Amino acid sequence: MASSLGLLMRAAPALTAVLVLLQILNAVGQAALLTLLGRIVGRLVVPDASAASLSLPGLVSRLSTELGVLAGVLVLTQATQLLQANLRLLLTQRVTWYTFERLLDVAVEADPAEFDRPEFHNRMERAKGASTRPTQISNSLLALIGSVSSVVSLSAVLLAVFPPLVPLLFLAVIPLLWANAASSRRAYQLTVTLSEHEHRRVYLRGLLMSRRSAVEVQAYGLAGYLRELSQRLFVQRYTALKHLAVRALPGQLFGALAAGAVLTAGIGTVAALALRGSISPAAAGSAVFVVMQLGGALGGMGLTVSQLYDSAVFLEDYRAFRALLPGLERRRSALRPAPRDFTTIYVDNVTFTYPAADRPAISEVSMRLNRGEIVALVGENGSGKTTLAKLVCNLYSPQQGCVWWDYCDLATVDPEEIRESIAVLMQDFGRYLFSVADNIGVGRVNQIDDREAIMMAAAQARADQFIADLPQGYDTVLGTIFSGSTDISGGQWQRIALARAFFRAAPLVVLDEPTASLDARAEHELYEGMRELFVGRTVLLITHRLLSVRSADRIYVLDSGQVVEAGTHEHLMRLGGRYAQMYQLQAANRDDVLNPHMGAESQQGDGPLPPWAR
Ligand SMILES: Nc1ncnc2c1ncn2[C@@H]1O[C@H](COP(=O)(O)OP(=O)(O)OP(=O)(O)O)[C@@H](O)[C@H]1O
Repeated sequence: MASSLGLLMRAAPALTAVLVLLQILNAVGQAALLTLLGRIVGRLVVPDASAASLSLPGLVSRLSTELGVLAGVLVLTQATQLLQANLRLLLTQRVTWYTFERLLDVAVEADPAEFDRPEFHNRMERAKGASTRPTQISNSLLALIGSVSSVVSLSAVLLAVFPPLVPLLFLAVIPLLWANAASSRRAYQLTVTLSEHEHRRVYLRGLLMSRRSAVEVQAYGLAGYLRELSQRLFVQRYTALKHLAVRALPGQLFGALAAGAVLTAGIGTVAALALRGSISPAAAGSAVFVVMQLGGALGGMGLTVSQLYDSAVFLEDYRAFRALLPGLERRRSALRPAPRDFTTIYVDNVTFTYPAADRPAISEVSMRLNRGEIVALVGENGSGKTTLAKLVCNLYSPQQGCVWWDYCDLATVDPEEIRESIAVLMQDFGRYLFSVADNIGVGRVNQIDDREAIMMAAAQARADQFIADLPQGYDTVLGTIFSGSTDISGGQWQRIALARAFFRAAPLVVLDEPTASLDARAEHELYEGMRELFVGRTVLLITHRLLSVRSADRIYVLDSGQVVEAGTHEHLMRLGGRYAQMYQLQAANRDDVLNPHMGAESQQGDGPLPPWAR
């Protein structure tokens, strides 16, 4: 309750205070209503001989004071309820907005490596996925405050009518509340246990329902398989919840029986006392009515407490996620301003292990990049090229060794500042569903409106021609989700991403497989023109196309996270090691492509050529 109220107070203090006040007012109004009705009934049950001679308006005027106050209280309670309904909508929006912003505070400050930590990732997914939680928290908390206020004000009314019933009633609901609290605690435990399981289910739902995976799911006929996996998770969850409900049932039944028995006994006592003439029939009627209302309010308390328990998982994730922020901010405030440029970048004996891995992805690697050079990283899949590039960009921090920009150790500077001086084109580059111009402009957001520079970057990436053919040119919104948008091919997306890297105009450019989706001509043009295109900048190039890196100033060959060879193409070829083997393999493949007669001969040997090949 305290953390829920704290959250609401921080998100919208004035609105929360007004709503709490309205809840209390409403509860007091209802108690006043019951008291007034009791009074009116009291007046009615007292025999009055003179009443027979009065007209209807005359009779009503006798009750004018009570009726006037009754009308006032009715209007007041109705008005507070209406006002509450509207203000509640605003409050839930404010709380949702506030929690979302606070989660973003952490998400944008967190190191990219944090996203590789399953615990961080799961927590964030749960926290952000719970978009309905803030609504549930504010509604159940306000309902709880309403129930508590009703219990207090109705108890006060009952105390005035028939005091002994008050403690009896509280006694009656204790078993019910206890049973509810116990089952809510178990439900909370279950939600914690099932959270990873839920995450998996959401992931499967995404696979089945997202555009990105639709083609492959259809092509491989995966829908049935994925649905079965998802159903299995549903069944597991359903079974766990069923067990929980069955386990909770005896306690809840016992609680309800005890409450019912005590209530009946209380009402019976009141009736007996009324029959004996110890209390007036009007007081007895009021007492019975208040008892019923009080029973409902106490039951409502139990229910809202369960709902709050339900939200506790979200609050716990939210709190734990937020708790990361001071550490991140402290770390950043202790850092020095980053250099804007460099003469040499030196990777000094660096080792890095991913949070979820048990062995290093990069192990004791040293590397040098001078200003204006093109340096290539080559090696087999998984040899550590991308990881090393991310360390150079300060996207990850090494556990051992340093990355120096001249005399500045990157561990001591603000990572956000250093990234200002780096342009990256990663393998999984961003495809923003924005306009073409904005897709390039996000490369340097503070210049996103500089259309001339954007067009120049597009021309450098050879993207200008196909952009000119798009329906609205640079203003065409990309993708298929938003109305009026147009999708482009994989290679065209890659050219846009390349244009973004040009637009950033940073001294260090990291290109991770920049031509993976480009056609042969575009690839050739990029590699041939690279030195000219990136003149004065340093390019760290990751590629499997060894024929394209011959002109690099230095080539580092990685294997299992270690640099096994380094030097110019000529040096590495003379060495006759791994690079030379890989290069010769690729060169031989290219010769096969350039001299296809070899393939034709072998086909002829196997039998006659099909008609289309003759
Ligand atoms: N987020 C991660 N968590 C744990 N291990 C990872 C993660 N990303 C990569 N790895 C592991 O680190 C090693 C190096 O991966 P990296 O992506 O740097 O290789 P690469 O040389 O760029 O591969 P490729 O040529 O396939 O792109 C691999 O063994 C990989 O399995």
